[in-house]
Amino acid sequence: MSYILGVPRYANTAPLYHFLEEGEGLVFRYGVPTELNRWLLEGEVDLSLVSSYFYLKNADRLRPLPDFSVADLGPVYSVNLFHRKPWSELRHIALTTESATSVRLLHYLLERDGLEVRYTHEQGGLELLERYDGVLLIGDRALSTYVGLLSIVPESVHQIPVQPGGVFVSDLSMRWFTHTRLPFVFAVWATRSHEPPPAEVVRRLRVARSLGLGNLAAVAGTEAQRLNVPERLMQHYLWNFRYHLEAPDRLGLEAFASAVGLRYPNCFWEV
Ligand SMILES: C=C(O[C@@H]1C=C(C(=O)O)C=C[C@H]1O)C(=O)O
Repeated sequence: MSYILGVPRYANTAPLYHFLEEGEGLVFRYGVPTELNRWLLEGEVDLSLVSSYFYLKNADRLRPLPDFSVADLGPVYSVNLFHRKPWSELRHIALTTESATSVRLLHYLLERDGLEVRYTHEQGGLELLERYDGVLLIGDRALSTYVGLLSIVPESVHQIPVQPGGVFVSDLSMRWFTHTRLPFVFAVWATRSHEPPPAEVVRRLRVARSLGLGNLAAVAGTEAQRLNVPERLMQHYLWNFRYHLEAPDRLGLEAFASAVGLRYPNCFWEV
């Protein structure tokens, strides 16, 4: 019987999967985070990336690997609210259907600022700004949309315009950082809590991650071509991530649990 790994189709997880091969008992099932979340609970996949918020909400049924995350400290560049009105004037926002974590993070950040906002789940891109004050996008689509607004790729991140193409880009992870000074964990890897991950599968995942991070230029080259974004920008995007769920990331995850009123279990597989 094969062991089924839930695999997202985002550039930000490519360093983890680029060098991972199917076979020898391992098969991949591809999906966006909201699909992977559901499949893991329903038993359609055995070990998967899950949105951190989904994990926290289902912590009695899921248990994460101790050292895998999609996290960052400060800007992430691909979890963006695009808006034309200033942040304080936002009233109606269109939400991506792909994400659990960033949707909850956005609610939290707006509530914290005392804003009452209506939300509608709707697929699309910047064209939604004709009908909404803001549109929340994540992953490849958020990154491509952001890059599409830049007329040049600046030499320094400090030269990125605040309002490229007349559109505000609010990076939710940066907002979280400004407020907490902590990393933000978007995703972890988990299994159902009564089904420990096979050590050999975890070993293969770790080897693949070492190869991916050790050969980041190659991974970035492939992803840059796939998404048609400049290679230099893709490299910066990828090396900015924190993939090991280290102590600061766990503090960030704990702070997020507390911010959204959930218990932080602090319980990981020993593998
Ligand atoms: C940072 C990102 O991380 C992703 C965001 C997720 C979420 O918001 O639920 C889930 C998985 C991550 O791969 C992104 O896609 O931009």
